[in-house]
Amino acid sequence: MSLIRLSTQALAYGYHAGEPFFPPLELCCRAGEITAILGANGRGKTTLLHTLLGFLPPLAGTVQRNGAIGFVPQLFTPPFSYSVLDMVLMGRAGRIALFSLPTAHDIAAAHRALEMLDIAALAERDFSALSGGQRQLVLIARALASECQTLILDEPTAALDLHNQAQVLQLLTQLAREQGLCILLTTHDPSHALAIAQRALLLMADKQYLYGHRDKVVTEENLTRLYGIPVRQVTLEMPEQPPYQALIPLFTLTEPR
Ligand SMILES: Nc1ncnc2c1ncn2[C@@H]1O[C@H](COP(=O)(O)OP(=O)(O)OP(=O)(O)O)[C@@H](O)[C@H]1O
Repeated sequence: MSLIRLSTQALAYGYHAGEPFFPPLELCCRAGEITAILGANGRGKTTLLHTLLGFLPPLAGTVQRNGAIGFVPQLFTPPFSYSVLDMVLMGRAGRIALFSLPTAHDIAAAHRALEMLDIAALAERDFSALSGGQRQLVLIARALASECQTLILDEPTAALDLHNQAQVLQLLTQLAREQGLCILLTTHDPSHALAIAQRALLLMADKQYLYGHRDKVVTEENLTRLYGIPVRQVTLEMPEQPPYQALIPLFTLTEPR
């Protein structure tokens, strides 16, 4: 059994004491494993990530962290203007001594992270002048530059085009498989959870949650309950590739009058 990087014991979280979002939550995330967190808007996914990261105190219970954690937040615009390279170097902050400049090793790590995301050409650009998708890739590079053992990402593919979504999903799979990273991500795309995660957490209505192996949890029935619209699973056969499992929402639109 591989190393436990992040776990919770009877965790209650939320903003107001006495009103936890969910009943005591027991999570166990191991090295080399990807966990996907799904739930409707406002159900508490970001709040959970902030509690796991230690930004918010638990209302009850505990979070055990083992090793350095890198975090990719939802998109934000920094108050000052920074180059992309400087933004990525911020991921090294924990490794640079106070009042010291980044070393050649830090700068090389930042460039490596930019190359992993295929955005080396953006290094000298102003971060605030980038598109939303480009900024999202830079924030992922910043987390990777920290050389963390656990990576927590809040909707990492939300602003990305299809090519970059595939690239980021592929990269996360490689980081888990080849470097043993423990990865947790939130997503609104259940197909992404099926494609890359081993475990899934569904934050349901009525303060219930479902947690376990993705094949048991990310099902048509559970997603239909979760989102309140019918969701169907289809298997797509592709030449020389393993079959691809997609989860399709069935939107029924009423005719305009
Ligand atoms: N600082 C805060 N103080 C009090 N309540 C908050 C605060 N931040 C968020 N909330 C509330 O907590 C609930 C959960 O918010 P959260 O951002 O965790 O949801 P989410 O599942 O990540 O949503 P989304 O999918 O829309 O990103 C929401 O009702 C939100 O209004």
